[in-house]
Amino acid sequence: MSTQPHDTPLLEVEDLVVDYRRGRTSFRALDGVSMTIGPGECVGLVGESGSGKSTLGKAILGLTEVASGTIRFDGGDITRLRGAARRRLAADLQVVFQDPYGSLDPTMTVGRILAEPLTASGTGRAEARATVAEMLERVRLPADTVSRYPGEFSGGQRQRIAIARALVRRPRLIVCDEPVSALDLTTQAAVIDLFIDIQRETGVSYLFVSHDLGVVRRICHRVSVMYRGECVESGPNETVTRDPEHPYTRRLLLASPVADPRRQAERRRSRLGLRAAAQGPVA
Ligand SMILES: Nc1ncnc2c1ncn2[C@@H]1O[C@H](COP(=O)(O)OP(=O)(O)OP(=O)(O)O)[C@@H](O)[C@H]1O
Repeated sequence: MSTQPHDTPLLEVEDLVVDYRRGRTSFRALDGVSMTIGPGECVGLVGESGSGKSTLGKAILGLTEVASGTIRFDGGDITRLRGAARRRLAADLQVVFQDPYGSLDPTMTVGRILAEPLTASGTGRAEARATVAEMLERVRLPADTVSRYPGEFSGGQRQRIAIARALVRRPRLIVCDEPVSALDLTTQAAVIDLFIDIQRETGVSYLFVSHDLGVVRRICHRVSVMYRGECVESGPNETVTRDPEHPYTRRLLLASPVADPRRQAERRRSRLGLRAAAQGPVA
């Protein structure tokens, strides 16, 4: 984890509410969520499945409707930005999804996949080619990757391609929605290192969505914990991932895998303590 830069927020989410329609009723997926991300900062969003992490990411990207609350990017209100204005924002705001298989068109060469966001926004072919080469180098893939197809690459390599695609327009914020969950542990570690290096080299900010507190501990400066549509705890990485206040965060921490046997033993003792406390005093 690198040291945390800080400044005025690049992204500010205030009291955000998102409702989904379910038949005749409506379901509140986000219930008054607030958070900020500074320039060059990585903020982790953790929580169990269904807690609302992806919904927050989608709301920021304009992919889901917001019932109330505000999302500001660089001081401007983007909560309900649509059409051309939203497309212009794509230069600054990008996304990397979980699935490196589904998110790349298998019929296009990697070169075309990476060049498309540039040419579609008016960049000339020569400049697009140079930027694509630069980004492939940035994600540590060989130059001849441009002429190959996504199907020729492993999951980790495909995720590197997806990251390069997110980078070509030199965004200021990337929403990373479970970007390493589909990868095996060794590949996860390499891709997390890559995210850290890219942030150091470019100063880009990340909203890093993950259900895994261990992953978030490695890369994020600050962490917000979601539970049933609410943000129940947020603070510096060290505090939230090692000494959390909220009981739900403590449960999440005990459920995340650890490699260090000493910490594993500590966890076991802590779990037994929690269980004993839950069972009440022994008569
Ligand atoms: N399009 C939708 N229509 C109706 N309900 C939805 C929709 N998308 C998500 N939900 C519901 O909203 C809640 C939050 O979902 P969300 O995907 O944001 O959670 P999550 O924390 O990202 O979970 P996961 O880690 O499984 O992706 C869940 O109860 C989910 O079932």
